[in-house]
Amino acid sequence: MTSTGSTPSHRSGFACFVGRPNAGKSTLTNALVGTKVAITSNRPQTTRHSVRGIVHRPDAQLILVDTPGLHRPRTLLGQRLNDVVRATWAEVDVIGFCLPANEKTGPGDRFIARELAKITRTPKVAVVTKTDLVDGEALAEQLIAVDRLGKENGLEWQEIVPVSAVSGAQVGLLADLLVPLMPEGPPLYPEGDLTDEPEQVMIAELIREAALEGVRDELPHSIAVVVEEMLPRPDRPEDRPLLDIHANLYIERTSQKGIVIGPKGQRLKAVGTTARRQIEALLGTPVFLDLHVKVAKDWQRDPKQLRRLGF
Ligand SMILES: Nc1nc2c(ncn2[C@@H]2O[C@H](COP(=O)(O)OP(=O)(O)OP(=O)(O)O)[C@@H](O)[C@H]2O)c(=O)[nH]1
Repeated sequence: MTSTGSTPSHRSGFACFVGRPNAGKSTLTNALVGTKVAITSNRPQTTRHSVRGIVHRPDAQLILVDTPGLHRPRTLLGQRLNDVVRATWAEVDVIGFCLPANEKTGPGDRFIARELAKITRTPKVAVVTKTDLVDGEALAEQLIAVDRLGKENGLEWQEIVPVSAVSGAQVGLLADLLVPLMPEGPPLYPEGDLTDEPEQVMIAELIREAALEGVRDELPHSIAVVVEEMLPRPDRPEDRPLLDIHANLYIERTSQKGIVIGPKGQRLKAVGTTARRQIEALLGTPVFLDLHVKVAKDWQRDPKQLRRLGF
């Protein structure tokens, strides 16, 4: 479809953000969309599923695909995640490479840059994130370093854009720069849709985020959550509904149970409360959350278990 004369054209397409763990991809997705859809946390690699945020504008619809971080695969799960990332890169209309303004570019960035350089057809935009954490001089240095990172790894940046998802600085400008890279076409999603991620997956992610939040480095990637059942509680008055959610929290080893559950079950209780509040905010309805901890031995290495857990 091409626009003719003075008829303004509409564009729609897909963008994804890549970058090291903690680079600020999820937070940026949320800032662009304007509500909490992707799961953020100050722990690396919390984003497992491709959560999409949708930016609705009069002139465009930008569909943001939030991928897991690319990393050196050590387990089957690691390999699967990397496959998901590469498949996403080849499909989208633009890739935003997020680089925190407050961290020097390093081997992790060069690894991603070299992988990105292999995806020749998709335009790449460098997004220097978290600019609120540095002064002007440090930011200027980082912009030069990012320019160099591209040149040294055979990557041509379409743009280099500094943003702060926290202060909101330049987030609108980033959207303005991404839109012209989308193909012309009608909106792909109904207005008002923020994400097409199934509710159950988002709920599982909220529970996993809460479960990871308290524990130190004991369990970084050893927790998976599956929502088994979501049912409105029967016999409730219409003005006081309650949604029963049953979810299983899987760990790899019996020895991890104590960490997740905590003394006298206090940790699990706190995790449940935190997750329940977030789920209630997401769904807009009171929730009763029933959480069970189960051992799925070495689930990261077992293809059958991985499939059951949704990977
Ligand atoms: N000050 C500041 N902090 C930010 C900004 N963007 C993200 N952060 C913080 O940086 C941390 C990581 O942000 P995320 O958005 O979860 O990073 P991510 O790249 O999605 O991380 P993974 O899911 O691990 O790949 C969080 O603690 C955020 O609050 C920003 O613009 N300014």
